[in-house]
Amino acid sequence: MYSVKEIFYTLQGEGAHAGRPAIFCRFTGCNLWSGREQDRATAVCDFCDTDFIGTDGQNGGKFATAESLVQRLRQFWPPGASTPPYLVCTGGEPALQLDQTLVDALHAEGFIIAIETNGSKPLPEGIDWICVSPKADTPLCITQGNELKLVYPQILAQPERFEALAFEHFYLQPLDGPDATAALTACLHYCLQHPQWKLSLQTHKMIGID
Ligand SMILES: C[S@@+](CC[C@H](N)C(=O)[O-])C[C@H]1O[C@@H](n2cnc3c(N)ncnc32)[C@H](O)[C@@H]1O
Ligand SMILES: Nc1nc2[nH]cc(C(=O)O)c2c(=O)[nH]1
Ligand code: SF4
Ligand SMILES: [Mg+2]
Repeated sequence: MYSVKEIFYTLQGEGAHAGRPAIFCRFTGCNLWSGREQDRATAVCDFCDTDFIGTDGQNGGKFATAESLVQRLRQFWPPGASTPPYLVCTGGEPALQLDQTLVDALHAEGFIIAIETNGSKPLPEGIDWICVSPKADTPLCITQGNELKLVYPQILAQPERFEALAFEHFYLQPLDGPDATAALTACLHYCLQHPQWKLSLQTHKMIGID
């Protein structure tokens, strides 16, 4: 059984694939925050910009089998497209639900699979694009991948802790919230002084799409 908060077709807003058309599958639940506002202040991850509780979002639901979820996801890709469907698994924390059975069923239908993960849980084999976004002092289980996208600033997660890990791209993404302008300035200065790091903007928020 897979619990999905919402499914939507949009552009990847963040990171190295910003601008790329993608189906988003937002899985329910996270291991670093309950998702309830009254728990935010005491959560390991206290700045989340996402509602991932339940299955009541757009096209959300419970899917009894991997095949049933894959067939639903397939419907969001334009019919007859010459490009294979590009899926971003997110959440919540998708590593809590994305298992080998689902990865294999997606690949059997020709999907390219990306994941947005906090990196604290193991992943099934064969995911095509791994984006790890570390949170506070949570130990990383996933220490290699395609992009490491650190929300910045985080007092308990300094960039220096991650700079030697085996990722192709290192991004700082400004912490959205009441101090978003200061966070952007801090990211800019850090990148300019440490050019291993690039700036990731949440472009979907700028243009008002999901
Ligand atoms: C909602 S999370 C879901 C995936 C996974 N749990 C994770 O944290 O990577 C999706 C992306 O949004 C980022 N994010 C969450 N809240 C944010 C905020 N307030 N400002 C900037 N990025 C944020 C996360 O770091 C992650 O890269
Ligand atoms: N357009 C768009 N791009 C995104 N990239 C990562 C997102 C996420 O919530 O995981 C996200 C999202 O919610 N929307
Ligand atoms: S780990 Fe990801 S989904 Fe969980 S609370 Fe943090 S940003 Fe939100
Ligand atoms: Mg988002």
